[in-house]
Amino acid sequence: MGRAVTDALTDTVGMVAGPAADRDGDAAAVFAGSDVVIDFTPPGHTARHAGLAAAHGTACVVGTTGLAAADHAAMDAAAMDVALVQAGNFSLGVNLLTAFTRRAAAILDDGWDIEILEMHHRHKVDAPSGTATLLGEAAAHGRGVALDDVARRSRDGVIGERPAGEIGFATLRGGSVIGEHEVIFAAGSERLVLAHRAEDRGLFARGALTAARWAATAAPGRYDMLDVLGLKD
Ligand SMILES: NC(=O)C1=CN([C@@H]2O[C@H](COP(=O)(O)OP(=O)(O)OC[C@H]3O[C@@H](n4cnc5c(N)ncnc54)[C@H](OP(=O)(O)O)[C@@H]3O)[C@@H](O)[C@H]2O)C=CC1
Ligand SMILES: O=C(O)C1=N[C@H](C(=O)O)C[C@H](O)C1
Repeated sequence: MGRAVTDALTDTVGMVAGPAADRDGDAAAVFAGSDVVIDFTPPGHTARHAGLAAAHGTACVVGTTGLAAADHAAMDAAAMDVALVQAGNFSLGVNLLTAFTRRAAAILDDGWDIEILEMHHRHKVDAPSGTATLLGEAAAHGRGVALDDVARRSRDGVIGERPAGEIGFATLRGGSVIGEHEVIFAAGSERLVLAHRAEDRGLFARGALTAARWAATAAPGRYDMLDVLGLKD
C-alpha cells in the first residue's frame, strides 16, 4: 500500500516519493514534519503512531487492519487532540455497501441468517479482514446488537446447529486476490447477496488521499470514511 499511495500522489499532484524512512528512528520525525500522515503499516504499530500523531499535533489516516482494543483506545485518545480517520476500507463502493448492509439487516429479521465471506491474497496476515469486520459491525448495528455478542469468526468440527441471530465470518486466502467481500442474507426460501470486488489496489490509495485532504482541515475527532464521503446518517 505504501507504493500504491506514492503512485497515487505522483498521479494526482506530481509528487515524487523520497527515500523510505528509517521506520523506528524516523517515525517521530515523519509525524513532526507532516500536516497529515497516512499509515498502512502492518498490525502492531498503530497505538504508537496514534501517540505520535497526538504529541506532534499531526492529523492521521489509519488504513491498518487487524487492530486490537488497545489500538482503538490509543486512537480514541489521540482524537482528543487531532483529526484521525480510521477505515478498514477506503473505497466508495465498500462504504456504500456498509450502508446497504446496515439497512438490509434492519429490515430483515433473524429468520435471515447473516454470513460474511471474504477472500484476499496469500500475503494478508490478519483475519477476518478489516472490511469484513466493518460489514459485520454494520449488520450488527442494523440489528441493534453488539457484533462481539453475535459474531462467529470460525467454525470447525461438530459445532451444532447455527443459532438464530449469529453473524458468521468465512475467510479465504489465495493467490493475488485484491479484496472480495460478500454479505449473504439467507432465509428459508431465498437468499440476498450483496457483494463488492476490488480490482486495483490504487483504489484504496486514492481513497486514503481523499481522507488525508479532508483530515488536514477537520477539527480534532475520531472519524471514518463515511464522514469523509459525507455518507453519515
Ligand atoms: N484500509 C484499506 O483500505 C486497506 C488496508 N490495508 C491494510 O494495510 C496494511 C498494510 O497492508 P500491505 O501494504 O498489503 O502490507 P505489506 O506487508 O505489503 O506492507 C507493509 C509495509 O509496512 C512496512 N513496515 C513494517 N513495519 C513498519 C513500521 N514500523 N514503520 C513503517 N513501515 C513499516 C513494511 O516494510 P518491510 O516490508 O520492509 O517490512 C512494508 O513495506 C494491512 O493491515 C492491510 O490490511 C490494505 C489495503 C487497503
Ligand atoms: O490486506 C489487504 O490487501 C486489504 N486489506 C483491507 C481489509 O482488511 O479489509 C482492505 C482491502 O480489502 C485489502
